[in-house]
Amino acid sequence: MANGFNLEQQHGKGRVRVSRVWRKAGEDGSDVIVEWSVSISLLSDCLAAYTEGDNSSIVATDTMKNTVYAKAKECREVESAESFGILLAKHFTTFYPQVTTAIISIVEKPWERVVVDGRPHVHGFKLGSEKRTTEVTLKKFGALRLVSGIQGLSLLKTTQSGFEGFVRDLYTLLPETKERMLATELSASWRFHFESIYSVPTNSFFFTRRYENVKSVLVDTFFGPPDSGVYSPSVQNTLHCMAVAVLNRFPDLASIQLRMPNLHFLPVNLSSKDDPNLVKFADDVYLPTDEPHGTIEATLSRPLSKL
Ligand SMILES: O=c1[nH]c(=O)c2[nH]c(=O)[nH]c2[nH]1
Repeated sequence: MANGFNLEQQHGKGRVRVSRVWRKAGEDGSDVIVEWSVSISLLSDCLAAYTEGDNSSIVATDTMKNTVYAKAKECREVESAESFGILLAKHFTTFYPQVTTAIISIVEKPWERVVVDGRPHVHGFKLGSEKRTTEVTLKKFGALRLVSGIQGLSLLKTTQSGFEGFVRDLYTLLPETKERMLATELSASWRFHFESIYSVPTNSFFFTRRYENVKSVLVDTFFGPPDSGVYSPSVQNTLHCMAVAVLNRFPDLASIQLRMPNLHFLPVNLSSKDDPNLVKFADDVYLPTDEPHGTIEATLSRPLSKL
């Protein structure tokens, strides 16, 4: 209670950019690099800072930023975004008596090893597209919420998509179709069922392998078999199939959230005074758009009793 009001507060540092290189730590003695944007938020007992101007309990956000670099330096072994987030959260919740919860979010840039003359390069990387993410929420005595994810995975198929049977009313102009393009920029986040810091796998490759495997299940389910694909009656149904496939494959995931904007490819038809069929659409020429776009998102969770 402060002045008769309830006050909820947290403070932290956003988007601390850090890159860590581990020399000769990869397979065949190659260098390993990560580039992270780390955001920290601490829930701490520092009410007097807000109500009295008394800063004596404040962990300075500048100190939080410096901690990111100091802990990156201390990591002798290659760390995943998840294991680094946990390590930072552990530090903040154990080192400072007044800190009750630490929330660490990390977005990793997709530096990928280049292949030259058919062989992986020992120190050469190029930037890929989709980003890997994690959010660690750790309470003082080890209660953990761990979410990993992917952002900005662009997927497109040229056929095997339609949209029919939807509500028709005064304002409905969209024709029904069995044949359209389907394009999206997928964001997904999946929550692990580990509920304590003591039950998290210590092998940091666990999270990297899991990221790759979840990504494969999402992509494979979106497209279907390579020769024939799979028909999508709506973004909603495809999204649901993808989420079900991930939870069925990985029993240690409690839930998955998917966002799939529907990036419309509009049929192009042009007519002129002389030629009403100047350009007549035949599933060939499209106007790609991203504004406006459909926004379709859902979270699929396991019933608690099944965990
Ligand atoms: O797959 C789709 N889901 C929708 O909800 C929708 N709405 C729309 O106009 N087109 C589509 N496509």
